[in-house]
Amino acid sequence: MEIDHSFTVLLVEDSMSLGALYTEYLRAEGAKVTHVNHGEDALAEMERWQPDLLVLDIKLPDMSGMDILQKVQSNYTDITVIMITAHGTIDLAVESMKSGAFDFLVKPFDAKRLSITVRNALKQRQLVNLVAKYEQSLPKANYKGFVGESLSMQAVYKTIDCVANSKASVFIVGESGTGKEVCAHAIHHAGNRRDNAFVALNCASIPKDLIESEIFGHTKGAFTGAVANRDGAASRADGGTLFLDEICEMDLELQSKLLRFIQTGIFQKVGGTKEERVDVRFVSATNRIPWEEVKHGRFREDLFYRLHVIPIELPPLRMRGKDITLLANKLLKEYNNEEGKQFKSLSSDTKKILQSYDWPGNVRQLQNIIRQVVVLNSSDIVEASMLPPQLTSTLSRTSLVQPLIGVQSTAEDNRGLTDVVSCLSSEDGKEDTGLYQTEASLSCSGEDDKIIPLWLSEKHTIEAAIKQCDGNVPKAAALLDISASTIYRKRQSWEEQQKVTS
Ligand SMILES: Nc1ncnc2c1ncn2[C@@H]1O[C@H](COP(=O)(O)OP(=O)(O)OP(=O)(O)O)[C@@H](O)[C@H]1O
Repeated sequence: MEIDHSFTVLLVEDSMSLGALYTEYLRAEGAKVTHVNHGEDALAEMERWQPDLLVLDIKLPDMSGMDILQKVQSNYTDITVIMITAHGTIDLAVESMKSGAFDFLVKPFDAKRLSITVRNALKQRQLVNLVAKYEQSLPKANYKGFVGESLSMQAVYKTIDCVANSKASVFIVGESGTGKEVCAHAIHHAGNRRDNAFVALNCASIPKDLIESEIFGHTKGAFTGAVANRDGAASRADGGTLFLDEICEMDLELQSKLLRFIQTGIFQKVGGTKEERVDVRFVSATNRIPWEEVKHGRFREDLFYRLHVIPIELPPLRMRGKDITLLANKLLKEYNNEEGKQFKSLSSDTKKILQSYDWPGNVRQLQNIIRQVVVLNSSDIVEASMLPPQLTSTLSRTSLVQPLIGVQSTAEDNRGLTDVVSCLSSEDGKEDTGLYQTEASLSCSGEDDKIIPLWLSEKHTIEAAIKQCDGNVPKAAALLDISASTIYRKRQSWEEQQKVTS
């Protein structure tokens, strides 16, 4: 391997004569050398620039070389350190190597000895850089909360890396459960705003009349219940990131106020008169097709263009190939530990089924299924027979079967939902576990021979679940393994369907 002959050295040696001698040796090797004779001076130099090599005497007039080594190890990990020691301090030099120094030179040493050590250090640096470069070019299987090495996910990671330090607004689209929130977090944590707040606001789950105050805050007495001044998400996200999840669910009137805020960075609290200015980076997400929402007048076009500067599309899980088994294995390990089970792997049949299923609920649905398998079974291999019927039946591949149990469900919830699905069937004719609603159960109301439209049967299922959850839509959504906004959207389309059919 060719040694790079233009390298920089910071030499810390208190003896002026030895310093001059070593400088000469190092220059002969092609180094650009800066010589200082105090520890404080060395630290000041490194605040301004970082040398490739630090050649450091262990004994200095103002501090120990070991203290400097420690600082370099925690603050300047790219600098390679060579210690200089006298005979009496060899033990200390050995200790320094344990603390991360590359090598040590025992005084007195000649030009040849220094040359060998410096060349070795440079070779090692080159190798480390080469490995880092190679690693960067490899597909990443884990990236800031994401698991997945498919090409489509690599493209997502690359975009996140590129946009992280910019202030440009990012618009994330993708089906429910594809990881839009993970993506928003990744953008924040990969960028230079990471030390400030990441504030997430779900525009679908906050009641319409509260959302303005949630974003902008309110003053005392602004409305009934506003007992004190309160900062909103905009103030809390100052210097950081404001994540507007389910942005297409936002009320049109509020959309125009948001537009003004995005354009100027200025807003007023609800009930307030004072203008406040903040520096916020916007990341928005939706599982709708935003342009369709614009076309139908539900999402302001001007707001769309403000927010949709850098689009990121999260691919559905079914399009991510081997990522499905990668994720399933990772989840199996995690839930295994949490539940104290002994599962070690997935059988090859299980892998095939997981790979070929549609995953309408994407990663969230995969999480639920693996959790169920782990909770309900005890073995070392996940066999295909342990998978819920929706994955193994042909009918289910058309997504007619909706899981009715979610990870967050409690025993209480399950009892209620079992009532909803009181006539369950299973493919093999054995008694059903009561956890899933199959297509057959949709005709439980004594209409066995009557085929009803799919949207209507779906409506019945969703409405029954909401009823069982005492009208709590987010809770019903969690148990149905869909997002609350999906329910709101479906309600809108049922109204339209009913208008058409009445
Ligand atoms: N690639 C991934 N690797 C690991 N975990 C993931 C991945 N994608 C999503 N998840 C996990 O799946 C769950 C759902 O992800 P997330 O909430 O980000 O999805 P979403 O697209 O925002 O869903 P929704 O539209 O319903 O709000 C979370 O627990 C998240 O941690």
